[in-house]
Amino acid sequence: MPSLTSPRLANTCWVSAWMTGDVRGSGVPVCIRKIANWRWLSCATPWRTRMLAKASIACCLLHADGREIHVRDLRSPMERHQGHLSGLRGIFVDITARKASEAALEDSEARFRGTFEQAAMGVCLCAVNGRYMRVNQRYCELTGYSEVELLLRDFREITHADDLEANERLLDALILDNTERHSIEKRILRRDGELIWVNLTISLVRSRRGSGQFMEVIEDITARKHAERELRESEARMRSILSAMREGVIMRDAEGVVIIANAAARRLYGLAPEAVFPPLLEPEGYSFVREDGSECPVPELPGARAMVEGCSAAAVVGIVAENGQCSWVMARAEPLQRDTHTGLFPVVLTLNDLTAQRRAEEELRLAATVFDNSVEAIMITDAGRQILSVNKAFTVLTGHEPMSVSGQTPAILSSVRQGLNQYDRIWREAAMRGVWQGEVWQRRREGGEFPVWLSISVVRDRGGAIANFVAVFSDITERKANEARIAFLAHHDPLTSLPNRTLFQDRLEQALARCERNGGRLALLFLDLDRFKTINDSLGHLAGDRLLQAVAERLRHCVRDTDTICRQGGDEFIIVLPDVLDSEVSARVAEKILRRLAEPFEIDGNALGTSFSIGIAVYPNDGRQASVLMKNADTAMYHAKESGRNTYRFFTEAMNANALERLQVENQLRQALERSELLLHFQPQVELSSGRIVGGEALLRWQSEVLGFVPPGRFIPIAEESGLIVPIGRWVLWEACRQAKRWLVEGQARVTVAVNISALQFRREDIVELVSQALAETGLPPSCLELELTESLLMEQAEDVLDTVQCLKNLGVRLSIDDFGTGYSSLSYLKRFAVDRLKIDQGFVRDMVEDPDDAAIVRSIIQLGRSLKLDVIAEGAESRTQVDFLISEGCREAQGYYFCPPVTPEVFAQMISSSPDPSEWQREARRA
Ligand SMILES: Nc1nc2c(ncn2[C@@H]2O[C@@H]3COP(=O)(O)O[C@H]4[C@@H](O)[C@H](n5cnc6c(=O)[nH]c(N)nc65)O[C@@H]4COP(=O)(O)O[C@H]3[C@H]2O)c(=O)[nH]1
Repeated sequence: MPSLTSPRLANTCWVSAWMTGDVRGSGVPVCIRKIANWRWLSCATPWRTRMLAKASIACCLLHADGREIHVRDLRSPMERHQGHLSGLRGIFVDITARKASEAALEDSEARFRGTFEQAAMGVCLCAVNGRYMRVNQRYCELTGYSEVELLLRDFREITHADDLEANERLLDALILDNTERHSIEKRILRRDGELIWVNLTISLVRSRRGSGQFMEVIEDITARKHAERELRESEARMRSILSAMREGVIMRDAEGVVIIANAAARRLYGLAPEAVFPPLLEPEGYSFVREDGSECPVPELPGARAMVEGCSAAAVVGIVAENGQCSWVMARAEPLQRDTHTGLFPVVLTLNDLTAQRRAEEELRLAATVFDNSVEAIMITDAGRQILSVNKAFTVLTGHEPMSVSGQTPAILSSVRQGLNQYDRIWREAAMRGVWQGEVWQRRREGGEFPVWLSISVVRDRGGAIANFVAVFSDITERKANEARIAFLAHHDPLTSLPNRTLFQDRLEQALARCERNGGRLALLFLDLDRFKTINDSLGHLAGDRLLQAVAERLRHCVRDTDTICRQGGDEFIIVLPDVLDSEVSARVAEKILRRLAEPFEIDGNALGTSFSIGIAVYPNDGRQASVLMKNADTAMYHAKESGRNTYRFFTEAMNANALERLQVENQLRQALERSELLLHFQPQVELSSGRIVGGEALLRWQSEVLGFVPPGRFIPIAEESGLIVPIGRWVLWEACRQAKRWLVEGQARVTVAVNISALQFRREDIVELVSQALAETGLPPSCLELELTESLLMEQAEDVLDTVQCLKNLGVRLSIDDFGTGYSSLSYLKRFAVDRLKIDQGFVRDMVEDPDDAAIVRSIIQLGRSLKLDVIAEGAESRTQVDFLISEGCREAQGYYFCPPVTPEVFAQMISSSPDPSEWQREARRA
């Protein structure tokens, strides 16, 4: 038994083999001897206790191989007898591995504690509910709280309210995503109230039992945050400065790419403030121009030069956008630090907007050009009206050279007509009102005055005081003359210079108003020149115009100055006689006019005799209004015409009835063709030597359903006036051709049918086409048709009349001149027309036996026909005496009541079948 004081083991029965270190785990018994070498290295339990009590002692053994082995000695005393210990029984349990891991844990714990405590960053462990469980020193320093204070709080209490939500989200993400760690930047409210920014990294820590904690590591980033904020603020400041700058600023990197372009630069490039600035050196859609307007290649631009050459560059450049808008800038480029990689220089480019300046320069240049080249005279004075400068037109208009007027006042231009005072008043008025415009008379240097249109404008300085006067004027002599002429023409007839309708109407209204007020009387005379058309047509329009002028002149001498004469148009004149006491006065004036105008007019060497028809209407008896009086005077004039011309008629109510009747005739005539109310009669034309019927004149008859038989003298003039003569004349031509053809077919003797062609029909219709169609469709030989044209129509002297007549002649028809002797035939024209026959007007035939003048005319016409080798026929032969006269004068043909009046086609047919025995058909005719 070993001594109890000595911790030596005398023998030990149970030593597990693995404890010996010889054969580990083999279960082979080991040598006892070796165990004797075991010694206690450490034992926490006092020896005696260990010896006497049943104990479990952890102790360390030194292994034979030198290793230390930790064992748990589970021993119990062995009692041999009556309470005497016989020994100790022990079991060693090897706990070396456990001890090692405990030591490692302790080390790790110590290391963690060391790290935890000495970490440069604030570290804490929090329970999942956010309560602090452990905090390190740095954490306390950063938060300003002691460890104890923190352990009583949770992290939310020191987190800035605005960051709490983000912090919570971070935690949720950590737990839900099972990710290792997350970071945010947040603000911590320190104990002393100061806010600090920290970068928080948070990670989940799970214990073996599964309960969770999280560890927060915070790093103070306040300084960085402040720096960042300052940077941001500084950038914002720079941006505001850039955008507030009126100059465009562009920064390009060493490759020419734009990295900064302020709003002004965008504007100069014609871009919206928010638009993307073209990044490249050669932006698409832009071109650049030099000051002289020539194109500037990009490499020559200051920015490009500074970028390549590394030196400052500047130039005036026009930036032309795609839409043609051009911004003129002074571009200055400054190179920055050379880029070692590209070898080029980043550049800061400032663009000074010169557009307005250039425009102002342009405008100044333009103004100077306008000033110099203006056709209007310009004079600029100072506030005291001393002339500073004048332009070329001023010199041309006034004769004053710039040098001679400089320092003078505009008074040098004041005219005698205007007077200095008035001139001075104009300038004072301009000064007062800021502007003056009007007509003034000015004096030329060498004398002589002329009217100008003067505009004076005042130019004020910034303080509102008058700085200059600008006077612009132009010579309006011509304009005034034109205006006067226009004003005259607006109210007068250009041909006769008599008042025109407008002025006349005005004067008539005034005169009527006066009569209305004073109870006076007024006469309105409507004058129409008889046969003016004939004169016009035969002698030409120029002669007609001269006649009208001469008539106007005579009329002026027939009335008083207070009377108004007006040319109504054509050959119509109206005269207002205000204040006529009775009808006699107007009758006397009318007679005087007729007398004076009856005297021949000397026009182009011709003595022209003419006459007037005058209608008179009197206020208030014949109407109180101008329009009524005019209408009634016109009606009266028609009656004067119908009464044989060269006379005057007062208006009567009966005339109105007549006018109404005319209207009725016209209305009925419009329907006459449709209703087949028209028919033709034929009047025989007789060969005087044999009594044989050689032709017949087709004469229109109208048997109206409503009006009964209407004589041609009544309806033909109305048909002419209304234009109805055109369709009616067409019908006559066809009907005459049809009838003549029928006679031929019936085997009657061949006669010529004469058809009257009205002047209107001749002008309006294609008469050649119409006649050839009528001949072609009826089958009448052209030689059987004679067209009677009036003398006045043929004497129009128009080439186209000649052409038409020639074409008709070419068709093979015969042509005769009706009413020959009433117009103004020209012999040379007669020859050119190559007509076949002249018809002596019945007006001459009627009185030729008694009136030597008419006899002379008839004789002349017969002789003329003989000389021109034209047939001559006398119309309106009513008596044997007349026929004998005609025969004695050598007239070969005649027509008239003496032989036969116009008869129906049937009677005419019988007559020609019995011709040449005149007595036979004369009887026939009488019977008919
Ligand atoms: N006092 C008198 N008169 C005689 C005598 N012999 C014939 N007359 C008339 O004299 C007129 C001759 O025709 P006009 O001079 O061409 O005058 C014609 C002609 O200008 C026109 N006229 C008649 N028919 C037509 C026609 O179909 N077309 C055109 N455009 N005018 C026509 O109407 C006018 C009048 O025709 P009418 O009344 O048929 O009158 C006819 C005829 O009846 C006579 O011995 N003494």
